[in-house]
Order: sequence, then C-alpha cells, then structure tokens
Amino acid sequence: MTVKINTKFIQEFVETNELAALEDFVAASHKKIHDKTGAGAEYLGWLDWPSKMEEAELSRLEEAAEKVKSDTDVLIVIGIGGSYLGTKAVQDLLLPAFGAGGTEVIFAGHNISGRYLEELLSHIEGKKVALNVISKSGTTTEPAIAFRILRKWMVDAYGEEAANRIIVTTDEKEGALRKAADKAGYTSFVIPGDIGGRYSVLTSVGLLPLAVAGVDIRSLLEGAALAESTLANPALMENDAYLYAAYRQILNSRGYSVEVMASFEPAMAGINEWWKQLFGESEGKQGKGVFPASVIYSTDLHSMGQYLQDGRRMLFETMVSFTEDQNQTEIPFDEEDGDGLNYLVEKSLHEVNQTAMEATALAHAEGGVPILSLEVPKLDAQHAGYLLYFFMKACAMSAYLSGVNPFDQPGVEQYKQNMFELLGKPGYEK
Ligand SMILES: O=P(O)(O)OC[C@H]1O[C@H](O)[C@H](O)[C@@H](O)[C@@H]1O
Repeated sequence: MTVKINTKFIQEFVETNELAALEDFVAASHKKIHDKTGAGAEYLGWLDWPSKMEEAELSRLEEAAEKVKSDTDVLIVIGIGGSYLGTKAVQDLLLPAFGAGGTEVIFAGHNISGRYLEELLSHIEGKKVALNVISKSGTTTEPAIAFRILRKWMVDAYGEEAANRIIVTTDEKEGALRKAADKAGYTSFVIPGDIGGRYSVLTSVGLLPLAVAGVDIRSLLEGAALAESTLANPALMENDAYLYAAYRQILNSRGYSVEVMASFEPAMAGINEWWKQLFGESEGKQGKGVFPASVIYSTDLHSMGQYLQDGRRMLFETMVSFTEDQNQTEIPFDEEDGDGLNYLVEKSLHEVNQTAMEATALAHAEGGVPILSLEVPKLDAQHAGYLLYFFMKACAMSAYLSGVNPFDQPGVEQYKQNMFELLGKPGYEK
C-alpha cells in the first residue's frame, strides 16, 4: 500500500552512482530529522503525529464534526495557506467532483476579494451555516477580515446561538483567535505548537472539516501512520521519499530548477496546490530551491504541452499516477464508427489514460525533460494519508539536503509589512 518511485524514465538522466554519492548526506540528514538536531527542529511534531494523535482528541473532533453535519448545510472553513490547502486537497482528491451531498464545505479567508465574499454570502443565504476559523498564529489578516465579516453575518442570523456554530482551530495559548475563543466560549481545537501550518493537514486543522465533508479520517491517519513507519527507514535506496528528495536535489544542481507536478487525475489539482506551498515555502530561501509548478493532464497537454515538450529546458516533471483501475468505464462499440474510435473498444478509460501518461513521459523524456514517476496503488483515504506524509517527509529531507531550514518562512513577512504600512496599521506608519 505504499507510494513507490518508478525510475524507468529517470535512469537516462541520473546514474545510480550519483544517487549513491548522496547516501551519507541522506543518512546525516535522516539523523537530523529523527534526532531533532537540524535547523527548525522544534517544528518536527508532524513526524510521529499519525501514530501519536490521541484517541480522545480524535473522538472529540468526530463528535464536533457529527454535530456540524447534523444541523448544518454549509461549513465555511476560514483560513489561508496551511490552514486550508490540506483540507481542500484531500476533499478534492476523495470526494465526488459533482454533487458530493451532505454538508458542503467551502472556503473563505484565503483571499481578500470582495467579489468572492459577496458571492459566498449570497450562496449561504437561507442556509444553515457553521464556521470553522483556522489560524495557527491567530493573527493572519486575510482570515481575520473574513471572520469579522462572517461572524457578523452569523450573529445577525443566529443571535446568541451563533457562538454554538463557530469552531476555532488555533494555538493552545497564543493569538487573537485563542482569546476570542476563550471569551466567546466557542468550541475550539488546538494546532500543536510544534507543527507548522504546511505540515498540519493531519491535525485538527484538516481532520475536522474533512470529517464534516464525509472523508474517512481514521483511514487517512492509518495511511499516514503506515508511511510514518515505512519512511522511517534511513537507507536512501530503500526509502522512496528520500529517493524522491535526492533525485530532486541532483536535478536541481544540474540546472533543472522547476519541478512540474503532473497527474492524469483531475482530482489531484488540490494536492498540487498543497504540495506547492509545502515545497515552495520549505525550500525557497537563501536564493535556493526548486520552483514548484503543476499541471493536470491530459487537459494541460493541450495548453502547456508545447512548452513542456519544446520550451526552455529547466524543467523536470514528477508524474503521480494511480495504478489500480477503480472505475470500469469502457468505450462502447459503435456500428458506424464515424469517429474512428472502435479500435479503443473494450479498453477501459483507465487503460487509455495510463497509455496517455506513458506516451507523454516518453515524449517529454525525448524532449529533454527528466521524469520522476510516483505510483500510488489506489485513490482512497488510506493512500491519500500515505501520500501526504510521503511528501512531508520528502520535503524535510530535500530541504536539509539543499542546506535550508524546512520549517520557517521568513520571506512571507515582507509583503505583510508593506501592506500594513500602506494601509496605515497603527504601529506600522512609515
Ligand atoms: O495559520 P496561519 O497562522 O493563519 O497562517 C497561514 C499561512 O500564512 C502565513 O503567511 C505562512 O506563510 C503560511 O505558512 C501559513 O500557512
């Protein structure tokens, strides 16, 4: 049930001895992660979280989710970055694309668009609504603005009852949101202090809204726990997350500085966005880092395919595929065969899609794009949990291999300072 790296298309670009040369470095970085001796080690709480999360907390969270499901049409998750991307990712991956049913989980506070919020407000008119406001720091501007507006809407709609429909997920002690929760008596959940936002999807940050959306969160955690034990193997050649990290660094050192995450499964779109934050914020510092980009094929072969095949050569691709055919749709026989598709009769769409992937990998490799291939047996909650943990572990390794702290994001502050100055926030005047 594990995520495996398939080296078929990368062999011509990276030799085994190049990997072997990294073995000691990987072993040293593994020690940094597991002995908690590297930069940012105080944020390694996610490392054993899947196996360590307390049953009491999980049950409390499931109870809260059940209550929301029983009396709510729409749950609005207010959060930005790591406080919403993981939920969106898993929701996109596991729930039906159309008419998922049950309580609808939607997002706010991940932008400052008035248009978006107005449309959201008109969507919830007349519906039974609950809020889950999520912020590790409790002070991020975008979700704070959305919360202020939506809290007013809730008070107008429900009066004092509004407090019973607001759930806060934040730091145990710090931040404005913790104070607000304590003052108003909102139900609240804690984001562990030693788990940073982009590593928090498997905590209450993701689990509560995902449980409301109908995701089997116990299976998700189970899959992640399996990844936790499997990927604790220090040997580079036996640890696929470390292999993925090592390949990335080798390719980056050769000038392949953009990684395009490519999947032939549209449900992966959310995971792509979550992965971009994970790797972008973890590695993009000190003038270093692979730039994370993404595409969904075959859709984007008809828009970005030309560039991938033939444009500036600084790209490598990571193709994620789900190997098992979980849908049996076949292409039907047609007497007239006007569209000439009878040669595909009795092939499943899965087969055609997998063939499209193979064909694309061959073409892009030919065009000078190194291809890494990650194979996931199935698209379900367990495998999703495994995949999330796989990327987190690979990311920590990859960042340590490139010599940066995987767990801080000093650069994100710059725009905030400027915005506060320009808006005239007290204490920030020029
Ligand atoms: O959860 P919060 O504290 O509101 O943070 C939300 C996001 O915004 C910040 O600017 C960070 O760069 C992200 O890493 C974080 O996930």
